[in-house]
Amino acid sequence: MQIKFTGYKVLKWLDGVDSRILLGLVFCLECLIAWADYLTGPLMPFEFFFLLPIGLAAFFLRSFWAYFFAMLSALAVIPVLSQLFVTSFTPPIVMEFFSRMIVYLVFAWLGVKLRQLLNELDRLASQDSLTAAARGRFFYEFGTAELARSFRSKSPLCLVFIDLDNFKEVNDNQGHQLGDQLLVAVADTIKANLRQGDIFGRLGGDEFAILLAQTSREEAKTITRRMRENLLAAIGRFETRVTFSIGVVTYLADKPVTIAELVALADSAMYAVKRSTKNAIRYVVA
Ligand SMILES: Nc1nc2c(ncn2[C@@H]2O[C@H](COP(=O)(O)OP(=O)(O)OP(=O)(O)O)[C@@H](O)[C@H]2O)c(=O)[nH]1
Repeated sequence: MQIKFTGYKVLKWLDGVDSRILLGLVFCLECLIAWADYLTGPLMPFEFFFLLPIGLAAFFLRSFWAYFFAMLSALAVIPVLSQLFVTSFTPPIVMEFFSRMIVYLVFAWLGVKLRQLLNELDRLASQDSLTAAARGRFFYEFGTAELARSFRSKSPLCLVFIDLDNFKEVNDNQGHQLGDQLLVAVADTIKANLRQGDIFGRLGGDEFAILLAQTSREEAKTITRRMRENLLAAIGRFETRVTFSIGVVTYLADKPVTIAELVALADSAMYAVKRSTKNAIRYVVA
């Protein structure tokens, strides 16, 4: 368990390293292995070491680089084996080059596929199966990273908390399945209103949260008003009494806060609406 956790942390850490720096490091590693291979001569087997830069490229760089390093690793065999022959293009060297090339390319392809599979598993684990919004824990995780970015760059952000009004009636009167369809329509409408960098999560049965990245209070007002209108229009066909109570907190990036504190503030703003009229938006500042 401990090993798995550490491995996951290393993976996440490497994912966060700038891809140009990582590319440079992988290239240096490749050169180092090729150089050591050349110096130690053809009798010292080095082929397994080349799997390291190929694997790193497949996992943490674009797939192009995995195939690039696979080719480079195969080419590295030529100067090493040339030490045994008068010319570089003798049949044994050409054969060795092609067989290594095939093995390395297959390894690169497997690495790329494995990474895609892990990304897909990550996506499935982080998403709510009904609405495809981020699950609560992941919303907090993604939100924490965005909050840190906001504090560093001193750019404000807003957190929106949306709770459906009278949703229980839909389940009770029209059935759970229709309730599900309504939740999907709500989530799809929210997603259609998101911009690059915004984070959308489902925090409870009929509770959704949106982190509007790099957004001022005034911008949040425009976005949430439009979103509420779109939401009401989207659920019109269900003929229910469902409306939306919405709380919005603006973080001015002037002091450190946690995502849980912002959610709590937006939640209580939403509850203030819920206790009074429902179907409205309340704005507060953190
Ligand atoms: N169809 C469906 N219903 C769900 C799901 N998750 C939670 N619910 C229901 O959502 C309802 C939420 O209850 P409340 O928020 O207390 O009910 P409400 O009628 O919206 O009440 P107010 O928020 O006070 O207006 C409950 O009936 C839950 O059973 C789900 O995934 N699908």
